[in-house]
Amino acid sequence: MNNAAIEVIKLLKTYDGKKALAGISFNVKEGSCFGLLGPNGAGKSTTMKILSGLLEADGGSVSIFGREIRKAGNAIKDQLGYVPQSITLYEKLSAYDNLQFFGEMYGVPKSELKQRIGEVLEQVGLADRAKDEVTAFSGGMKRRVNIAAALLHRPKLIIMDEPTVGIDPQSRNHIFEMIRGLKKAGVTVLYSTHYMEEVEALCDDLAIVDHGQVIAQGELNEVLERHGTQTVYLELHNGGRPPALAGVNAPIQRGRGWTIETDAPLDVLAGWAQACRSASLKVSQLEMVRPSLEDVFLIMTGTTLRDN
Ligand SMILES: Nc1ncnc2c1ncn2[C@@H]1O[C@H](COP(=O)(O)OP(=O)(O)OP(=O)(O)O)[C@@H](O)[C@H]1O
Repeated sequence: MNNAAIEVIKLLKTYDGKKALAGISFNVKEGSCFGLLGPNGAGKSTTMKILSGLLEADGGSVSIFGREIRKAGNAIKDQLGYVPQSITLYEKLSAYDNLQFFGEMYGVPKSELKQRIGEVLEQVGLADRAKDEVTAFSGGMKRRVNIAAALLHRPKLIIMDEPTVGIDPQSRNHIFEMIRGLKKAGVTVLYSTHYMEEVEALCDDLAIVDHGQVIAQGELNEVLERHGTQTVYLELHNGGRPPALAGVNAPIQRGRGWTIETDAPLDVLAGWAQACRSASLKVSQLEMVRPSLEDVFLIMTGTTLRDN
């Protein structure tokens, strides 16, 4: 399970003299869900298009299942499903007929196609809408048909470019469930998003991309530990200022409570508990707070993910 499904080395791409990719490198383990997290314009789509063979890189290399994509050609394309950011469906055709068209395009044998369409519609939660024209579908349902199209030929790797942008929560949940199902079946998923909660909910590993470069990567908790700051949060019943602790950072007010940034959160937690008990202060909340990817992004770039 731990072989590399994707190996990206120092990928470069320039559009009209403007650098979109400035040496992106990352590895994706087979059977894992890998998140490419970054703000708009970071280079996620460009990377995914190069991996899918739709765009040629100016430099660097990409290997998928151990084969350099420029040399492997169609042998790799058969193992790969790509879900673009923009929805590409025939509005006047039913979901079933759209999938029939895509299935033929992907070369799914005619004898299997009907059954396969039924299976992928089931996978994306639209089996009961097979005969309905796509024009009547919500944005989220259209997106799910697009995902179904990319699954028809049973790819071992699926590349999804921001599949949840602008869709309803129900479709988002269906997509999440579907991804979890794919992972269980051993399919590798590369998933791009600018929502850190999605990476936290779905991905085993991630790379944070900014200005065409990977600025942090690894397993989620590892990235949070390596680049994020641990904090301890304390809120007193009377909303007052908590006792100061010797040898640690001064508390900073956050909403109704106070936080201390520290490398030794358990010591601060114990110290605050002891100090409050000694001073007979009533505690409403006292806890360690895990750093978030938002914090990591802020520390690494000086800007927030959401401002973009
Ligand atoms: N076809 C193109 N022609 C010129 N510039 C482009 C083209 N496609 C992308 N770019 C530029 O390349 C950079 C990276 O864009 P890319 O779409 O890969 O980023 P992204 O992280 O996927 O962002 P988004 O979330 O907005 O899709 C941006 O500065 C973008 O404006």
